[in-house]
Amino acid sequence: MTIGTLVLLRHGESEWNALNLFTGWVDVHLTEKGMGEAKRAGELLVEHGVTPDILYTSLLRRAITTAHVALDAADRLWIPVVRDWRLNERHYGALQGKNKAQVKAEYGDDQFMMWRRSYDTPPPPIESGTEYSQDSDPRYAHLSDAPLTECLLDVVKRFIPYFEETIAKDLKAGKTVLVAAHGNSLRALVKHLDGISDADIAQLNIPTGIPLVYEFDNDDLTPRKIGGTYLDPDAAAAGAAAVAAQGK
Ligand SMILES: O=C(O)[C@@H](CO)OP(=O)(O)O
Repeated sequence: MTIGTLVLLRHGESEWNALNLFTGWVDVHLTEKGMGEAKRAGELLVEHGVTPDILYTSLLRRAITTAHVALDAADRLWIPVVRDWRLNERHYGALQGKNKAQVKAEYGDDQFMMWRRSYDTPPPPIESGTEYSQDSDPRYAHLSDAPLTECLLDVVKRFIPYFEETIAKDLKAGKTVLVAAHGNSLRALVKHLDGISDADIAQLNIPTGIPLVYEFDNDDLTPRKIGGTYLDPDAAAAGAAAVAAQGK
């Protein structure tokens, strides 16, 4: 049996990435640069002969648009699409809309890193009815217990069971699956695939707009290469370093 290929794609640069703001579930647009990254991602898929059979996205326009532009560039816009909130970015609680450098200056490096990269400490919850809360957002109306903040562990708990039920089954059926999502939802998935410890995952940052390809030998979905393969490794290394440096 041939196991399929998994392609992870973090959205291109968003308006709030450019402004250095905590974003989470706030539904911001891509910048022109982000649109260009998305197009380049599609071109990289073509150059490397990667042809997605199905797309999974979050419910957020920065991931949806990135996938749309990339698949258009790859002439694969017609493939089936599944959208689910469980691929969403980590809900950033009361930090949503706040500037990363200002939060770091106000609360100090340790608290900033704890909120940003600790595995199991969420930021304070967002208050209902405030500007960047999602309590009246129709796309989450069906959730009885929508999060008001999340740590990475919360993302693992919502995303990995969903991955096992859906994306993993498509991979075991031999499909090439494109997952268009977010820095922290993809960190949760990479942690699971690569078996990264709760402590070490703090060091992993995912760059915007560069396809990361995982291949598997067996249907236990152990990666053939730990860490997968970025289709533009130099740009990926520079992009990941830039994410790590946010707030400086
Ligand atoms: O603001 C966010 O939602 C995320 C991704 O952009 O930021 P960070 O990398 O700080 O977790």
